[in-house]
Amino acid sequence: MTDAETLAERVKAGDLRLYELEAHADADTAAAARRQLLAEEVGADLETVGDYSFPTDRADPNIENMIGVAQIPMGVAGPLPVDGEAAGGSFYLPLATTEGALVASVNRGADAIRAAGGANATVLQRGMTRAPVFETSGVREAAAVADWIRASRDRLAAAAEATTSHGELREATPYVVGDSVFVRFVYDTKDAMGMNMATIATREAAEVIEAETPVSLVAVSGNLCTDKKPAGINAIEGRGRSVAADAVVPADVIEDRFGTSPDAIAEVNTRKNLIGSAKAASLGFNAHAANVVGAAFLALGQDVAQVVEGAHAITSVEVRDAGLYVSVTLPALAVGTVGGGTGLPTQSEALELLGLAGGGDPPGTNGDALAAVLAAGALAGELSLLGALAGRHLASAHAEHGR
Ligand SMILES: CC(C)(COP(=O)([O-])OP(=O)([O-])OC[C@H]1O[C@@H](n2cnc3c(N)ncnc32)[C@H](O)[C@@H]1OP(=O)([O-])[O-])[C@@H](O)C(=O)NCCC(=O)NCCSC(=O)C[C@@](C)(O)CC(=O)[O-]
Ligand SMILES: NC(=O)C1=CN([C@@H]2O[C@H](COP(=O)(O)OP(=O)(O)OC[C@H]3O[C@@H](n4cnc5c(N)ncnc54)[C@H](OP(=O)(O)O)[C@@H]3O)[C@@H](O)[C@H]2O)C=CC1
Repeated sequence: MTDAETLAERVKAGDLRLYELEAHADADTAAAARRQLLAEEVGADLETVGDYSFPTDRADPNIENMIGVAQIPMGVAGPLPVDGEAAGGSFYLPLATTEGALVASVNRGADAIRAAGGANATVLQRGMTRAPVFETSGVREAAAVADWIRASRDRLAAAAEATTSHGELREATPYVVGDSVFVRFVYDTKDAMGMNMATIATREAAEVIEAETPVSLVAVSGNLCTDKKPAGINAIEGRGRSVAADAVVPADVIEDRFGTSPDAIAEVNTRKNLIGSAKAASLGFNAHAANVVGAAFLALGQDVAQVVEGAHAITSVEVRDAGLYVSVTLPALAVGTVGGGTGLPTQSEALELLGLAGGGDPPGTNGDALAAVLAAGALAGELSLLGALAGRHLASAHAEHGR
């Protein structure tokens, strides 16, 4: 084993690549060597980046060229009472963010939801997607291959499911565009977000398609999945978990907590979230679902790039006799309680805070519960921001809390 200084020297001399250091030293020394090298080369002080509390090799599956950690402040909003098949109870929602006023806002929304007797939350469907693209000789061959795929679902499922003890193929839907055939594979990935699982399973199914038909695979991901890009197909068909939450908040609670009326909030929702979003051709008809999804994803070890599809949410509001009805529906929330970043130390502690670390019994139930809690959190965020806009205190709130 080599010390950090020697490793840094060997990289400088061109004897080792920056990413090869773990083969010559433990993970801690390798990270220290990279910091030393960077400090010398660019003069950056990385002392805080290198000051963290968990064994460096815990992050092995999650990062390459590790130099340390990015620390993001984490707060909690709650307790947030949630009632649903997947999640029942009162939750403190961990949120990691650098946006002042965000946690206060979700906390205020949770407070109003508590006063209203809680939120309902329900998981509408589970289905992580991967859509390879194949090349054919032309439209007639493409149409014939699409027919073959429709007729061969069981063979494709057998190939795909041979790669996983948890994943189950739900659908394999072909789409033809000119001489390209896309197949949107949809899997129940249980408690895993499932993108690695779905990709590995799809590669096997794609090999069957290539072996049995004249097509050739161009790419295992053909963007009809659609992962980490804004896409109507996710907003309409769903991806990961499709989940919805709602609550009816009495008028006196609206007035007390937000200093405004149900009518004023309903008008903001119509003109902002519906008309404004339509005019902007937005895929998100909500105020800031991405704020809660993003901050919760960071805290809980989710893949933050999937905040893109997590933001495809619709918020609806209606004034009823009992008070203000508010709902938020997130069609494409990619969440998991195993795999990915969920096993990292702070992330698994944050999942423990929700009582949702690891696999559920039966598998899939923890992932569903996480989706339900996040939907209720998004509801709290929507309610509070709509209240701030209707009560005209958004700017003053951020002047006070956010800078
Ligand atoms: C900031 C507040 C909450 C003040 O809210 P307030 O009503 O002025 O203050 P308050 O002192 O009366 O507190 C009310 C409640 O807020 C919570 N609260 C209050 N302070 C704290 C705190 N320090 N820490 C934790 N919780 C706090 C707490 O629940 C408290 O109840 P209490 O417990 O006192 O009975 C409110 O003005 C607010 O929510 N404003 C909206 C801010 C917001 O939602 N920002 C989101 C980010 S904006 C953005 O990123 C997206 C955007 C806006 O661009 C999207 C778009 O286009 O719309
Ligand atoms: N490959 C890609 O194209 C992409 C990858 N990613 C990354 O993929 C990672 C997430 O992939 P993901 O597949 O979720 O995670 P992992 O690759 O970490 O795999 C999780 C594995 O956990 C096992 N497992 C154990 N218990 C359970 C349970 N209760 N429910 C479900 N699975 C269980 C499964 O094994 P088994 O299958 O053997 O049953 C599953 O495959 C993230 O790091 C993300 O950033 C993101 C986007 C694209």
